[in-house]
Amino acid sequence: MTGDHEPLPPGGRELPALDGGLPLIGHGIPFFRDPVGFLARVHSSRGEAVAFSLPGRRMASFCGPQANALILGLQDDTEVDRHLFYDPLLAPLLGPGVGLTAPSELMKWQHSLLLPLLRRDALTRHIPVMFDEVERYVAPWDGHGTFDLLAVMRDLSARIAACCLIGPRFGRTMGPALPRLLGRLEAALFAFAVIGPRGPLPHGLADRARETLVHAIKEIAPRDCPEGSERSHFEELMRATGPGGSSLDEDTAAALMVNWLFAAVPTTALAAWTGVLVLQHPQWLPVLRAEQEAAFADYPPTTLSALHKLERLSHCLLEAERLHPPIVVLPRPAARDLNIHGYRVPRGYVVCASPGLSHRLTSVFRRPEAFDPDRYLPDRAEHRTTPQALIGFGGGRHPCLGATLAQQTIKVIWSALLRAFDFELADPEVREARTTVMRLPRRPCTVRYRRRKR
Ligand code: HEM
Repeated sequence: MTGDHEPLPPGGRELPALDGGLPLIGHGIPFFRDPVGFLARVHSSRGEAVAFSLPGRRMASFCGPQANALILGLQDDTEVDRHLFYDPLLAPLLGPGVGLTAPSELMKWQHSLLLPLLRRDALTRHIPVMFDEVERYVAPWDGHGTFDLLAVMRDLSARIAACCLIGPRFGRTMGPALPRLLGRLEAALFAFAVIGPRGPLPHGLADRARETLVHAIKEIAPRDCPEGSERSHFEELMRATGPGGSSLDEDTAAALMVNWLFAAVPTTALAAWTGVLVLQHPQWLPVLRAEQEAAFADYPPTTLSALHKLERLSHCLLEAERLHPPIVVLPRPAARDLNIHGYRVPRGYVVCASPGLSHRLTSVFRRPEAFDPDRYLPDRAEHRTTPQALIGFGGGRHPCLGATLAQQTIKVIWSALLRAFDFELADPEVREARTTVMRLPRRPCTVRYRRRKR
Protein backbone atom coordinates (compact mmCIF):
# COMPACT_ATOMS: atom_id res chain seq x y z
CA MET A 1 0.00 0.00 0.00
CA THR A 2 2.08 2.87 -1.26
CA GLY A 3 -0.58 5.36 -2.37
CA ASP A 4 -2.16 8.07 -0.26
CA HIS A 5 -5.00 6.98 1.93
CA GLU A 6 -7.67 8.72 3.94
CA PRO A 7 -6.45 9.67 7.43
CA LEU A 8 -7.39 6.84 9.74
CA PRO A 9 -10.25 7.76 12.07
CA PRO A 10 -9.38 7.70 15.76
CA GLY A 11 -11.20 5.21 17.94
CA GLY A 12 -11.22 1.44 17.78
CA ARG A 13 -10.65 -1.29 20.32
CA GLU A 14 -8.14 -0.90 23.12
CA LEU A 15 -4.80 -2.61 22.44
CA PRO A 16 -4.35 -5.76 24.56
CA ALA A 17 -1.46 -4.97 26.91
CA LEU A 18 1.18 -7.48 27.88
CA ASP A 19 1.69 -7.71 31.63
CA GLY A 20 4.79 -8.77 33.52
CA GLY A 21 7.13 -5.94 32.50
CA LEU A 22 9.73 -4.63 34.97
CA PRO A 23 9.88 -0.99 36.16
CA LEU A 24 11.85 1.24 33.71
CA ILE A 25 12.94 -1.55 31.38
CA GLY A 26 9.50 -3.10 30.75
CA HIS A 27 9.84 -6.22 28.58
CA GLY A 28 13.33 -5.22 27.42
CA ILE A 29 15.12 -8.35 28.68
CA PRO A 30 13.07 -11.00 26.79
CA PHE A 31 12.72 -8.69 23.76
CA PHE A 32 16.42 -7.95 23.31
CA ARG A 33 17.42 -11.53 24.13
CA ASP A 34 15.31 -12.96 21.29
CA PRO A 35 13.11 -10.35 19.59
CA VAL A 36 11.40 -12.62 17.09
CA GLY A 37 10.85 -15.42 19.62
CA PHE A 38 9.40 -12.85 22.06
CA LEU A 39 7.05 -11.38 19.45
CA ALA A 40 5.99 -14.86 18.29
CA ARG A 41 5.12 -15.81 21.89
CA VAL A 42 3.19 -12.63 22.69
CA HIS A 43 1.22 -12.67 19.44
CA SER A 44 0.34 -16.33 19.80
CA SER A 45 -1.00 -15.65 23.30
CA ARG A 46 -2.52 -12.16 22.72
CA GLY A 47 -3.49 -12.19 19.04
CA GLU A 48 -2.73 -9.92 16.10
CA ALA A 49 -2.09 -6.73 18.14
CA VAL A 50 -0.33 -6.25 21.46
CA ALA A 51 1.18 -3.40 23.48
CA PHE A 52 4.35 -3.85 25.54
CA SER A 53 7.16 -1.68 26.95
CA LEU A 54 10.81 -1.28 26.13
CA PRO A 55 13.18 1.09 27.98
CA GLY A 56 11.79 4.60 27.35
CA ARG A 57 9.06 3.59 24.87
CA ARG A 58 5.66 1.93 24.55
CA MET A 59 5.40 -0.42 21.59
CA ALA A 60 2.31 -1.45 19.62
CA SER A 61 3.17 -4.59 17.69
CA PHE A 62 1.01 -5.93 14.87
CA CYS A 63 1.23 -9.16 12.98
CA GLY A 64 0.12 -10.16 9.48
CA PRO A 65 0.30 -8.81 5.93
CA GLN A 66 -2.82 -6.63 6.21
CA ALA A 67 -1.52 -4.85 9.30
CA ASN A 68 1.94 -4.57 7.65
CA ALA A 69 0.37 -2.85 4.64
CA LEU A 70 -1.43 -0.36 6.91
CA ILE A 71 1.65 0.35 9.01
CA LEU A 72 4.04 0.73 6.09
CA GLY A 73 1.52 3.00 4.34
CA LEU A 74 1.30 5.48 7.25
CA GLN A 75 2.00 9.08 6.27
CA ASP A 76 5.12 10.89 7.44
CA ASP A 77 4.60 13.82 9.83
CA THR A 78 0.78 13.66 10.01
CA GLU A 79 0.60 10.03 11.19
CA VAL A 80 4.21 9.13 11.93
CA ASP A 81 6.73 11.21 13.83
CA ARG A 82 9.92 9.27 13.17
CA HIS A 83 11.95 11.74 15.25
CA LEU A 84 10.38 10.33 18.44
CA PHE A 85 12.08 7.01 17.76
CA TYR A 86 15.15 7.77 15.67
CA ASP A 87 16.52 11.00 17.12
CA PRO A 88 17.54 9.53 20.51
CA LEU A 89 19.05 6.48 18.79
CA LEU A 90 20.63 7.81 15.61
CA ALA A 91 21.55 11.44 16.37
CA PRO A 92 24.23 10.45 18.93
CA LEU A 93 25.38 7.69 16.60
CA LEU A 94 25.54 9.30 13.16
CA GLY A 95 25.19 12.98 13.99
CA PRO A 96 22.00 15.12 14.01
CA GLY A 97 20.22 16.33 10.88
CA VAL A 98 21.41 13.62 8.47
CA GLY A 99 19.36 10.73 7.10
CA LEU A 100 16.46 9.66 9.30
CA THR A 101 17.03 12.44 11.85
CA ALA A 102 16.73 15.23 9.24
CA PRO A 103 13.41 17.08 8.73
CA SER A 104 11.30 15.37 6.03
CA GLU A 105 12.11 17.66 3.07
CA LEU A 106 15.81 17.58 3.85
CA MET A 107 15.76 13.80 4.31
CA LYS A 108 14.10 13.34 0.91
CA TRP A 109 16.75 15.53 -0.69
CA GLN A 110 19.55 13.64 1.06
CA HIS A 111 18.05 10.32 -0.13
CA SER A 112 17.92 11.73 -3.69
CA LEU A 113 21.71 12.28 -3.53
CA LEU A 114 22.19 8.53 -3.02
CA LEU A 115 20.00 7.51 -5.96
CA PRO A 116 22.55 8.14 -8.77
CA LEU A 117 24.74 5.46 -7.15
CA LEU A 118 21.89 2.95 -7.16
CA ARG A 119 20.53 3.38 -10.68
CA ARG A 120 20.93 0.79 -13.46
CA ASP A 121 23.95 2.47 -15.04
CA ALA A 122 25.70 2.74 -11.67
CA LEU A 123 24.83 -0.86 -10.76
CA THR A 124 26.40 -1.96 -14.05
CA ARG A 125 29.57 0.01 -13.27
CA HIS A 126 29.66 -1.58 -9.81
CA ILE A 127 29.82 -5.16 -11.21
CA PRO A 128 33.57 -5.28 -12.05
CA VAL A 129 34.38 -3.33 -8.88
CA MET A 130 32.55 -5.92 -6.78
CA PHE A 131 34.13 -8.96 -8.45
CA ASP A 132 37.54 -7.31 -8.22
CA GLU A 133 37.16 -6.71 -4.47
CA VAL A 134 36.26 -10.36 -3.81
CA GLU A 135 39.08 -11.68 -6.04
CA ARG A 136 41.65 -9.43 -4.32
CA TYR A 137 40.40 -10.45 -0.89
CA VAL A 138 40.68 -14.21 -1.45
CA ALA A 139 43.87 -14.08 -3.55
CA PRO A 140 46.17 -14.65 -0.52
CA TRP A 141 44.14 -17.62 0.79
CA ASP A 142 46.01 -20.95 0.83
CA GLY A 143 44.84 -24.07 -1.02
CA HIS A 144 42.77 -25.05 1.99
CA GLY A 145 42.02 -23.76 5.49
CA THR A 146 39.28 -22.25 7.66
CA PHE A 147 37.76 -18.82 8.18
CA ASP A 148 35.05 -17.18 10.24
CA LEU A 149 32.12 -16.62 7.91
CA LEU A 150 30.87 -13.51 9.68
CA ALA A 151 34.29 -11.85 9.68
CA VAL A 152 34.73 -12.49 5.96
CA MET A 153 31.24 -11.25 5.09
CA ARG A 154 31.80 -8.12 7.20
CA ASP A 155 35.05 -7.37 5.40
CA LEU A 156 33.70 -8.00 1.92
CA SER A 157 30.41 -6.17 2.27
CA ALA A 158 32.05 -3.14 3.94
CA ARG A 159 34.74 -2.94 1.22
CA ILE A 160 32.23 -3.27 -1.58
CA ALA A 161 29.89 -0.66 -0.07
CA ALA A 162 32.83 1.71 0.42
CA CYS A 163 34.07 1.29 -3.16
CA CYS A 164 30.59 1.70 -4.69
CA LEU A 165 29.20 4.46 -2.43
CA ILE A 166 32.33 6.52 -1.75
CA GLY A 167 35.12 5.45 -4.10
CA PRO A 168 37.61 2.64 -4.74
CA ARG A 169 40.52 4.46 -3.15
CA PHE A 170 38.59 4.95 0.06
CA GLY A 171 37.59 1.26 0.16
CA ARG A 172 41.15 0.05 -0.32
CA THR A 173 42.84 2.60 1.96
CA MET A 174 40.50 1.86 4.84
CA GLY A 175 40.96 -1.93 4.54
CA PRO A 176 40.11 -3.79 7.79
CA ALA A 177 39.67 -0.50 9.70
CA LEU A 178 36.32 0.11 7.99
CA PRO A 179 34.43 -3.00 9.21
CA ARG A 180 35.98 -2.41 12.65
CA LEU A 181 34.67 1.18 12.82
CA LEU A 182 31.24 0.19 11.49
CA GLY A 183 31.21 -2.63 14.06
CA ARG A 184 31.76 -0.03 16.83
CA LEU A 185 28.82 2.03 15.55
CA GLU A 186 26.70 -1.13 15.53
CA ALA A 187 27.73 -1.97 19.11
CA ALA A 188 26.89 1.59 20.24
CA LEU A 189 23.48 1.35 18.52
CA PHE A 190 22.74 -1.86 20.43
CA ALA A 191 23.72 -0.16 23.68
CA PHE A 192 21.53 2.88 22.89
CA ALA A 193 18.60 0.59 22.03
CA VAL A 194 18.94 -1.43 25.25
CA ILE A 195 19.89 1.20 27.85
CA GLY A 196 18.87 4.41 26.08
CA PRO A 197 21.32 7.08 24.86
CA ARG A 198 22.51 8.04 28.33
CA GLY A 199 25.59 5.98 29.10
CA PRO A 200 28.92 7.78 28.48
CA LEU A 201 30.51 4.58 27.17
CA PRO A 202 28.43 4.06 24.00
CA HIS A 203 28.54 7.83 23.38
CA GLY A 204 32.35 7.80 23.44
CA LEU A 205 32.49 4.70 21.25
CA ALA A 206 30.11 6.17 18.67
CA ASP A 207 31.76 9.63 18.67
CA ARG A 208 35.25 8.24 18.11
CA ALA A 209 34.17 5.83 15.34
CA ARG A 210 32.09 8.48 13.54
CA GLU A 211 34.77 11.17 13.82
CA THR A 212 37.43 8.78 12.43
CA LEU A 213 35.18 7.93 9.49
CA VAL A 214 34.27 11.57 8.79
CA HIS A 215 37.94 12.55 8.92
CA ALA A 216 38.97 9.70 6.56
CA ILE A 217 36.19 10.53 4.10
CA LYS A 218 37.15 14.22 4.03
CA GLU A 219 40.80 13.25 3.45
CA ILE A 220 40.32 10.64 0.75
CA ALA A 221 36.91 11.00 -0.90
CA PRO A 222 37.22 14.42 -2.64
CA ARG A 223 39.83 13.06 -5.10
CA ASP A 224 38.46 9.50 -5.27
CA CYS A 225 37.04 9.34 -8.81
CA PRO A 226 35.48 6.02 -9.83
CA GLU A 227 36.84 4.65 -13.11
CA GLY A 228 35.45 6.54 -16.09
CA SER A 229 34.14 9.50 -14.00
CA GLU A 230 35.50 13.01 -14.00
CA ARG A 231 34.32 13.81 -10.52
CA SER A 232 34.30 11.95 -7.22
CA HIS A 233 31.00 11.14 -5.48
CA PHE A 234 32.08 13.57 -2.76
CA GLU A 235 32.49 16.41 -5.28
CA GLU A 236 29.04 15.59 -6.69
CA LEU A 237 27.61 15.97 -3.18
CA MET A 238 29.35 19.30 -2.70
CA ARG A 239 27.89 20.65 -5.98
CA ALA A 240 24.29 19.60 -5.21
CA THR A 241 21.68 22.23 -4.35
CA GLY A 242 19.06 21.37 -1.75
CA PRO A 243 15.77 22.83 -0.48
CA GLY A 244 15.82 26.64 -0.52
CA GLY A 245 19.09 26.69 -2.52
CA SER A 246 21.08 25.25 0.39
CA SER A 247 24.19 23.12 -0.13
CA LEU A 248 26.20 20.73 2.01
CA ASP A 249 29.35 21.70 3.87
CA GLU A 250 32.21 19.19 3.95
CA ASP A 251 31.35 17.83 7.39
CA THR A 252 27.71 17.22 6.50
CA ALA A 253 28.63 15.60 3.16
CA ALA A 254 31.03 13.27 5.00
CA ALA A 255 28.41 12.54 7.70
CA LEU A 256 25.91 11.68 4.96
CA MET A 257 28.40 9.22 3.48
CA VAL A 258 28.87 7.65 6.93
CA ASN A 259 25.06 7.27 7.01
CA TRP A 260 25.14 5.44 3.68
CA LEU A 261 27.91 3.11 4.85
CA PHE A 262 25.98 2.38 8.01
CA ALA A 263 22.72 1.80 6.08
CA ALA A 264 24.60 -0.83 4.04
CA VAL A 265 25.75 -2.76 7.14
CA PRO A 266 22.81 -5.27 7.08
CA THR A 267 24.33 -6.63 3.85
CA THR A 268 26.81 -8.48 6.10
CA ALA A 269 24.00 -10.34 7.85
CA LEU A 270 22.16 -11.35 4.69
CA ALA A 271 25.38 -12.38 2.92
CA ALA A 272 26.33 -14.51 5.92
CA TRP A 273 22.89 -16.16 6.25
CA THR A 274 22.76 -16.88 2.52
CA GLY A 275 26.06 -18.75 2.92
CA VAL A 276 24.96 -20.55 6.09
CA LEU A 277 21.67 -21.74 4.56
CA VAL A 278 23.27 -22.95 1.33
CA LEU A 279 26.06 -24.76 3.20
CA GLN A 280 23.50 -26.33 5.54
CA HIS A 281 21.76 -27.66 2.41
CA PRO A 282 24.73 -28.73 0.26
CA GLN A 283 22.44 -30.33 -2.34
CA TRP A 284 22.06 -26.74 -3.61
CA LEU A 285 25.75 -26.30 -4.41
CA PRO A 286 25.73 -28.18 -7.77
CA VAL A 287 22.49 -26.37 -8.71
CA LEU A 288 24.06 -22.96 -8.08
CA ARG A 289 27.30 -23.85 -9.87
CA ALA A 290 25.47 -25.20 -12.93
CA GLU A 291 23.34 -22.04 -13.04
CA GLN A 292 26.47 -19.93 -12.91
CA GLU A 293 28.17 -21.87 -15.72
CA ALA A 294 25.10 -21.32 -17.88
CA ALA A 295 24.68 -17.63 -16.96
CA PHE A 296 28.25 -16.39 -17.37
CA ALA A 297 29.54 -16.64 -20.94
CA ASP A 298 32.61 -14.77 -19.69
CA TYR A 299 33.97 -14.51 -16.19
CA PRO A 300 33.71 -12.14 -14.48
CA PRO A 301 30.44 -11.04 -16.07
CA THR A 302 30.00 -7.35 -16.87
CA THR A 303 26.25 -7.05 -17.42
CA LEU A 304 23.25 -6.91 -15.15
CA SER A 305 21.47 -9.39 -17.41
CA ALA A 306 24.12 -12.03 -16.61
CA LEU A 307 23.53 -11.53 -12.88
CA HIS A 308 19.73 -11.61 -13.38
CA LYS A 309 20.11 -15.12 -14.78
CA LEU A 310 21.21 -16.34 -11.33
CA GLU A 311 17.60 -17.08 -10.37
CA ARG A 312 18.25 -20.02 -8.05
CA LEU A 313 20.85 -17.99 -6.14
CA SER A 314 18.26 -15.18 -5.88
CA HIS A 315 15.79 -17.68 -4.44
CA CYS A 316 18.36 -18.77 -1.82
CA LEU A 317 18.88 -15.08 -1.01
CA LEU A 318 15.12 -14.56 -0.63
CA GLU A 319 15.04 -17.49 1.80
CA ALA A 320 17.82 -15.84 3.82
CA GLU A 321 15.79 -12.60 3.84
CA ARG A 322 12.67 -14.50 4.90
CA LEU A 323 14.18 -16.70 7.61
CA HIS A 324 16.74 -14.21 8.98
CA PRO A 325 15.72 -10.63 8.12
CA PRO A 326 18.53 -8.49 9.57
CA ILE A 327 16.16 -5.73 10.77
CA VAL A 328 13.80 -7.08 13.38
CA VAL A 329 11.13 -4.39 13.59
CA LEU A 330 10.04 -1.55 11.33
CA PRO A 331 9.09 1.23 13.77
CA ARG A 332 6.50 3.96 13.10
CA PRO A 333 5.98 6.26 16.14
CA ALA A 334 2.39 7.55 16.20
CA ALA A 335 2.30 11.34 15.64
CA ARG A 336 -1.31 11.36 16.92
CA ASP A 337 -3.86 8.84 18.13
CA LEU A 338 -4.24 6.32 15.31
CA ASN A 339 -6.62 3.55 14.42
CA ILE A 340 -4.62 0.62 13.09
CA HIS A 341 -6.45 -2.50 11.97
CA GLY A 342 -9.35 -1.63 14.31
CA TYR A 343 -7.18 -0.87 17.37
CA ARG A 344 -6.66 2.52 18.99
CA VAL A 345 -2.96 3.38 19.22
CA PRO A 346 -2.27 6.40 21.45
CA ARG A 347 0.07 9.18 20.27
CA GLY A 348 3.71 8.44 21.06
CA TYR A 349 3.36 4.64 20.90
CA VAL A 350 5.80 3.06 18.46
CA VAL A 351 3.70 1.05 16.03
CA CYS A 352 5.76 -1.76 14.56
CA ALA A 353 5.63 -4.39 11.90
CA SER A 354 7.96 -7.33 12.32
CA PRO A 355 9.59 -8.95 9.28
CA GLY A 356 10.89 -11.87 11.35
CA LEU A 357 7.42 -12.76 12.56
CA SER A 358 5.53 -12.02 9.33
CA HIS A 359 7.87 -14.23 7.33
CA ARG A 360 6.94 -17.29 9.40
CA LEU A 361 3.16 -17.09 9.08
CA THR A 362 1.66 -20.39 7.96
CA SER A 363 -1.17 -18.41 6.34
CA VAL A 364 1.37 -17.02 3.85
CA PHE A 365 4.28 -19.47 3.60
CA ARG A 366 3.94 -23.24 3.34
CA ARG A 367 6.14 -24.97 5.98
CA PRO A 368 7.62 -21.58 6.95
CA GLU A 369 10.40 -23.02 9.14
CA ALA A 370 11.90 -24.93 6.19
CA PHE A 371 14.59 -23.65 3.81
CA ASP A 372 12.73 -24.08 0.52
CA PRO A 373 13.97 -21.82 -2.33
CA ASP A 374 11.44 -23.49 -4.66
CA ARG A 375 8.68 -21.48 -2.97
CA TYR A 376 9.70 -18.53 -5.21
CA LEU A 377 9.35 -20.45 -8.48
CA PRO A 378 6.66 -18.88 -10.69
CA ASP A 379 4.12 -21.68 -10.09
CA ARG A 380 4.26 -21.13 -6.30
CA ALA A 381 5.47 -17.52 -5.81
CA GLU A 382 4.32 -17.59 -2.16
CA HIS A 383 5.81 -14.14 -1.52
CA ARG A 384 3.47 -12.62 -4.12
CA THR A 385 0.22 -14.20 -2.89
CA THR A 386 -0.36 -11.24 -0.57
CA PRO A 387 1.09 -7.69 -0.54
CA GLN A 388 3.84 -6.93 2.01
CA ALA A 389 4.42 -10.63 2.71
CA LEU A 390 8.21 -10.36 2.43
CA ILE A 391 9.39 -7.19 4.13
CA GLY A 392 13.06 -7.78 4.95
CA PHE A 393 13.82 -4.64 2.92
CA GLY A 394 10.81 -2.77 4.30
CA GLY A 395 8.03 -1.63 1.97
CA GLY A 396 5.20 0.86 1.53
CA ARG A 397 6.33 4.49 1.75
CA HIS A 398 9.91 3.80 2.82
CA PRO A 399 11.28 0.71 1.14
CA CYS A 400 15.02 0.22 1.36
CA LEU A 401 16.72 2.33 -1.29
CA GLY A 402 19.76 0.07 -1.39
CA ALA A 403 17.97 -3.29 -1.76
CA THR A 404 19.19 -3.91 -5.31
CA LEU A 405 22.74 -2.88 -4.47
CA ALA A 406 22.72 -5.21 -1.44
CA GLN A 407 21.30 -8.13 -3.43
CA GLN A 408 23.82 -7.58 -6.20
CA THR A 409 26.66 -7.46 -3.66
CA ILE A 410 25.58 -10.78 -2.15
CA LYS A 411 25.16 -12.42 -5.54
CA VAL A 412 28.64 -11.33 -6.59
CA ILE A 413 30.25 -12.45 -3.32
CA TRP A 414 28.73 -15.93 -3.47
CA SER A 415 29.21 -16.32 -7.22
CA ALA A 416 32.91 -15.56 -6.90
CA LEU A 417 33.37 -17.72 -3.80
CA LEU A 418 31.45 -20.77 -5.04
CA ARG A 419 33.32 -20.68 -8.32
CA ALA A 420 36.75 -20.72 -6.66
CA PHE A 421 36.23 -22.85 -3.53
CA ASP A 422 34.49 -25.83 -2.01
CA PHE A 423 33.06 -25.02 1.41
CA GLU A 424 31.78 -26.87 4.45
CA LEU A 425 30.45 -25.57 7.77
CA ALA A 426 32.55 -26.87 10.66
CA ASP A 427 29.36 -27.09 12.74
CA PRO A 428 26.15 -27.09 10.65
CA GLU A 429 24.09 -25.95 13.64
CA VAL A 430 24.32 -22.14 13.48
CA ARG A 431 22.35 -20.02 15.96
CA GLU A 432 21.52 -16.33 15.94
CA ALA A 433 23.67 -13.89 17.90
CA ARG A 434 21.93 -12.15 20.79
CA THR A 435 23.93 -9.02 21.41
CA THR A 436 23.45 -7.20 18.15
CA VAL A 437 20.70 -5.00 16.75
CA MET A 438 20.83 -7.03 13.57
CA ARG A 439 20.19 -10.72 13.45
CA LEU A 440 23.60 -12.19 12.69
CA PRO A 441 24.89 -15.76 12.83
CA ARG A 442 26.51 -16.39 16.20
CA ARG A 443 30.32 -16.52 16.20
CA PRO A 444 32.41 -18.50 15.73
CA CYS A 445 30.83 -19.60 12.49
CA THR A 446 33.75 -21.55 11.09
CA VAL A 447 33.88 -22.61 7.47
CA ARG A 448 36.40 -25.05 5.98
CA TYR A 449 37.44 -24.23 2.44
CA ARG A 450 39.42 -25.87 -0.36
CA ARG A 451 40.40 -24.25 -3.65
CA ARG A 452 38.71 -25.91 -6.61
CA LYS A 453 40.74 -27.05 -9.61
CA ARG A 454 39.58 -25.43 -12.84
C1 HEM B 1 20.82 -6.66 3.16
C2 HEM B 1 20.99 -5.33 3.25
C3 HEM B 1 19.91 -4.39 3.65
C4 HEM B 1 18.75 -4.60 4.35
C5 HEM B 1 18.21 -5.91 4.91
C6 HEM B 1 18.10 -3.32 4.46
C7 HEM B 1 16.88 -3.14 5.08
C8 HEM B 1 16.20 -1.94 5.12
C9 HEM B 1 14.90 -1.76 5.71
C10 HEM B 1 14.09 -2.84 6.39
C11 HEM B 1 14.57 -0.46 5.55
C12 HEM B 1 13.25 0.19 5.98
C13 HEM B 1 13.28 0.56 7.43
C14 HEM B 1 11.91 1.01 7.90
O1 HEM B 1 10.92 0.89 7.20
O2 HEM B 1 11.84 1.47 9.06
C15 HEM B 1 15.67 0.20 4.88
C16 HEM B 1 15.71 1.55 4.57
C17 HEM B 1 16.77 2.16 3.94
N1 HEM B 1 17.89 1.55 3.43
FE1 HEM B 1 18.33 -0.43 3.52
N2 HEM B 1 18.85 -2.37 3.85
C18 HEM B 1 19.96 -2.97 3.32
C19 HEM B 1 20.96 -2.39 2.57
C20 HEM B 1 21.01 -1.06 2.21
C21 HEM B 1 22.04 -0.45 1.40
C22 HEM B 1 23.20 -1.19 0.73
C23 HEM B 1 21.75 0.88 1.32
C24 HEM B 1 22.56 1.89 0.55
C25 HEM B 1 23.12 2.88 1.10
C26 HEM B 1 20.53 1.10 2.07
C27 HEM B 1 19.91 2.33 2.24
C28 HEM B 1 18.69 2.51 2.86
C29 HEM B 1 18.06 3.80 3.01
C30 HEM B 1 18.61 5.15 2.53
C31 HEM B 1 16.85 3.59 3.68
C32 HEM B 1 15.83 4.64 4.13
C33 HEM B 1 14.68 4.70 3.14
C34 HEM B 1 13.63 5.72 3.59
O3 HEM B 1 13.60 6.06 4.77
O4 HEM B 1 12.85 6.15 2.75
N3 HEM B 1 20.11 -0.09 2.60
N4 HEM B 1 16.66 -0.73 4.62
